[in-house]
Amino acid sequence: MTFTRWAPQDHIRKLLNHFPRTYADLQNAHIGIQDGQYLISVGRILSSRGIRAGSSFSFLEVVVSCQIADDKSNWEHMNGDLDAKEKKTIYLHLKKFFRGTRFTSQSFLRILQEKHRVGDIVCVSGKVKSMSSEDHYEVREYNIDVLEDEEDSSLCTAGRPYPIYPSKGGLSPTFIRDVIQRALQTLSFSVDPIPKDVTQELGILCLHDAYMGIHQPKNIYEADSARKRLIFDEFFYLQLGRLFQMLEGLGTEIEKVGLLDKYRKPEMSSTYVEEWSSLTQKFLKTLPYDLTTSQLSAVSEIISDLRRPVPMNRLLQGDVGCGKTVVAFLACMEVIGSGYQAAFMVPTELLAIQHHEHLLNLLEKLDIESRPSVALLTGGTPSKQSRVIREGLQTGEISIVIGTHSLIAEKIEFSALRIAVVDEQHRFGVVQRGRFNSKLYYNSASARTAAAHPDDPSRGEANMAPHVLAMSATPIPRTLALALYGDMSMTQITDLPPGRIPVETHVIEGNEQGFQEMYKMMFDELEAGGKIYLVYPVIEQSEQLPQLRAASADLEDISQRFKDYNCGLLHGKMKSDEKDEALRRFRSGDTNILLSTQVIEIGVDVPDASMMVVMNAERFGMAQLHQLRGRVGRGTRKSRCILLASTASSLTRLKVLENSTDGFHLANMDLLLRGPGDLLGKRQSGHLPEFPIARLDIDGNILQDAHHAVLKVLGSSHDLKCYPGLKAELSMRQPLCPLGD
Ligand SMILES: Nc1ncnc2c1ncn2[C@@H]1O[C@H](COP(=O)(O)OP(=O)(O)OP(=O)(O)O)[C@@H](O)[C@H]1O
Repeated sequence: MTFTRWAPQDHIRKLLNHFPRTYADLQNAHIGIQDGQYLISVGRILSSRGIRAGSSFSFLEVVVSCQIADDKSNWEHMNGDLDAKEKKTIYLHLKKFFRGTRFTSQSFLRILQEKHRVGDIVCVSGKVKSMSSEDHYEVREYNIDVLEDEEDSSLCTAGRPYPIYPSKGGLSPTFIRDVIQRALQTLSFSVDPIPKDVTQELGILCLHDAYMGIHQPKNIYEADSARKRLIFDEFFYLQLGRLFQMLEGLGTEIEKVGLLDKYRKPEMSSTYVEEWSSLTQKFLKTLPYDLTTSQLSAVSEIISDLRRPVPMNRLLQGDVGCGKTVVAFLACMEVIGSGYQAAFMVPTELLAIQHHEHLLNLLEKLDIESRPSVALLTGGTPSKQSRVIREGLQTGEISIVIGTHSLIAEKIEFSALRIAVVDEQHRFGVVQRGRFNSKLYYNSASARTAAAHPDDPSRGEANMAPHVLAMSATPIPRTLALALYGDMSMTQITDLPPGRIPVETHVIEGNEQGFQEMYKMMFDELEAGGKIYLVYPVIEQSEQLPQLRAASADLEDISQRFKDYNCGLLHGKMKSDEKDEALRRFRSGDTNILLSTQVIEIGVDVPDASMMVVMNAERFGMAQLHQLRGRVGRGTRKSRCILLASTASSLTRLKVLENSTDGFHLANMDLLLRGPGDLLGKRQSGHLPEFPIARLDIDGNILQDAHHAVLKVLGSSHDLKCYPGLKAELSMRQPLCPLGD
């Protein structure tokens, strides 16, 4: 790739790529401010005092009065209709503490208080805590920006988002804002390297408008459209760079066209049931239900991969409760049927135990000779037993092992591992899966033999790295696989087993009346023979957060209230056999009410559990609540989920769950309702390429658009000769992160 000299516009763009951290537009300032809430508000400094509070202790207190909208919902704020709102004044006490005698001198305190001028209009943000007087809030870790002129403040109060920048290299946010505003005035309209026909076809902003929209939005929608275009760029250049490099590595035009075709239409292959191994077919027959159409085609697709002499790298994706586990079991049976081993790795011990029992139950119906030997290996497995299991895996006596991270411990060797199923469910990252892959490969005895004799002509399929099947309930767009790993395939389960009734969700305010209503519903459910999960945010009551209900603390109260029924407790701090026992009793019906923490969030499957109550539901994310709710409604019984909100102000967000069971939609709503504070600068969780602003879980459509645009551009010019601007842009951009780990 050639490197062009940077034109001044490139310098400007570098500056403009310093995006606002958030916007102040009084968006989240409304009645019902809660302790711990992050508030952004514009106001006037009323006082600034440096106070000596002891011989070696002082503090600065700046009081800011802010007018906030009163008694209106977030949605109305989003429409920017501020005039229609009642206003009220709140007082923010910004406090900074200093310890040490040198901080108590009068001169120091004077300098401190003079840093803030009474009467200045400022934008303040930080977490608030209510004080004893009404409408007064303390803010300890805060950001304060002086708004330069009246125009600024009128912009804010007129509902126009005011960009707040993260400071950089010692430059203050206000200074950065000034420089950026000036840079915008010199930004050329022809700054966009992406061809106009592409942006027009996709209906996205041109780069000039995107920069204007992100730095100087007229309203929050404009900021959002700008954000979308900038996310598009992140995905577009990532994919363009990757595909461009791959094309450059190919010799002929035919090969290049072939590669692009592969990216246009991912290969779909399948097998007929009759072609499956006899073990797989027998296992299929023992299932107490018929597979759904999606499950069947998923198994067929996976088995086709397993037949190929190259390691599979496939993601099995499907919403909560769609029946991914049995698909993975069938894939394991297929390799076992051909004399190999399978490893099934899950994120929690509880889930490992559950899958192990589930598999044993299913296998019981197989004739003894065909029944593969199954082992369970977790951190809680006694050392003597785990030694026996390790030996069994090494000799090949054990065909399938189900376990937690313990499965990739150094000490474990497999005799002929052929498939690793990784039930990632948020917990394991996409790239980590690659690590499991190589770890499992090198922990396999055959792989080491192969590595020791790289020229051995007999090495081949037998020494191949194991196939990897990852499972996830997180909605991931298909093109993500292509964007991140050219070789990753994806199978989606799109339907639910027959007879499922959507879970009825009720959001209730957790006041006295709400609790009485909830207890009544619980009684009715128990009377009708149902089983109930009570989910708590914490195990023990905490002094810092006394408003949170705690599972252990509530056990006695609930047991008293529901004397005719049995209550159980389940949380992460219990020993593994205690957890196992608690879940077993709930499953068998010995326990009717299970008080639990979010340990049950991932994968727990008690098909006849028919009701869930989530305490302090606002403490959980939307996607998490969707997962939790997925623990009920897994059978044919009508189920209910009650979300108890601690305050009236959190009802709006939770109500979204009343009307939707769609994982994608909920992830999107989560973002919208959390407001613009989270729109930008949201980092991915470490192991994925760093997209400065994109969120892979919700920006799938943009990823898809970027994918089409890349194919369009490279399809018309394999070497980008027709798009010199794009080629220059590509060479300028640093790769976001080495792909494929
Ligand atoms: N085709 C089917 N017909 C009826 N029941 C099914 C079918 N497939 C699976 N099930 C049952 O549905 C329930 C949910 O299946 P499973 O635990 O595999 O879901 P999952 O996709 O792993 O969900 P989660 O993401 O919540 O872990 C289980 O009780 C399973 O036995």
